[in-house]
Amino acid sequence: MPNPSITLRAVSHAYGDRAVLRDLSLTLTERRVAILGGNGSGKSTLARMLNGLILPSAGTVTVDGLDTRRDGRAVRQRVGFVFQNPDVQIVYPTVEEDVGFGLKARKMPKDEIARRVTAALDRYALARYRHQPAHQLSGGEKQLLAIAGVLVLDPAHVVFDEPTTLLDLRNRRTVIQAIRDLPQHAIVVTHDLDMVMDFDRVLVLEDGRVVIDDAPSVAVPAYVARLG
Ligand SMILES: Nc1ncnc2c1ncn2[C@@H]1O[C@H](COP(=O)(O)OP(=O)(O)OP(=O)(O)O)[C@@H](O)[C@H]1O
Repeated sequence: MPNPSITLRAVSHAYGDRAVLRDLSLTLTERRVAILGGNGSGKSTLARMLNGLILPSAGTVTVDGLDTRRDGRAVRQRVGFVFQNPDVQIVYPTVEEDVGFGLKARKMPKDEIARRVTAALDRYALARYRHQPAHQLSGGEKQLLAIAGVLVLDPAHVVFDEPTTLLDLRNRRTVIQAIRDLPQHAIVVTHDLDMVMDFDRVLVLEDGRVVIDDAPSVAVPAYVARLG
């Protein structure tokens, strides 16, 4: 299998007459890619395009050769998406059911589901909440649950939209470590500059354009300098 890659060709996007992404052409193959930028610069729109949640107004997005417009279902199986707000991701009453539902939908045998759910809950320190209502978890625990629910499906790519925003220091550290340890290709939208310092590539968006595309040691100081 070739290296995982997500390619944007001449991608633009507008909401009504508001242009939000402007003519982006990118090939994302590095293991850890960060997307930085000010509020409203287009980061979430770009992130949602990578798994076909949003289709571009113009241009194409392909994931390992699959077009998000033509092959949306296959793309969504390849690209996991962790939302900024875990409440939109947590849909089942108990922690166990929530992590297991995607596996169930794939008609995986029950014992295999139980094995994977146990491993995911252990990994994110959620095992003690297994039979508890998901809505009773704290904000940080919910974020970890949302991540567990995506990673248990073992996607080839994972897109994170501001994964540490709601977390306290300890959970932030857990999530950062979890992203570091992922075997998958990860693309992370964030305002957390410390987190991205060991990433392989940093893109900075400004008004829907990529204005910096470099290693973090170059890109982060350049971004800070741009902020004035
Ligand atoms: N569904 C929508 N309909 C209309 N406008 C939208 C929609 N979603 C986003 N926008 C607008 O598009 C612009 C880019 O939004 P986007 O969420 O991609 O930015 P962002 O860089 O992720 O911002 P933030 O850091 O604040 O989350 C913003 O001006 C936003 O108001």
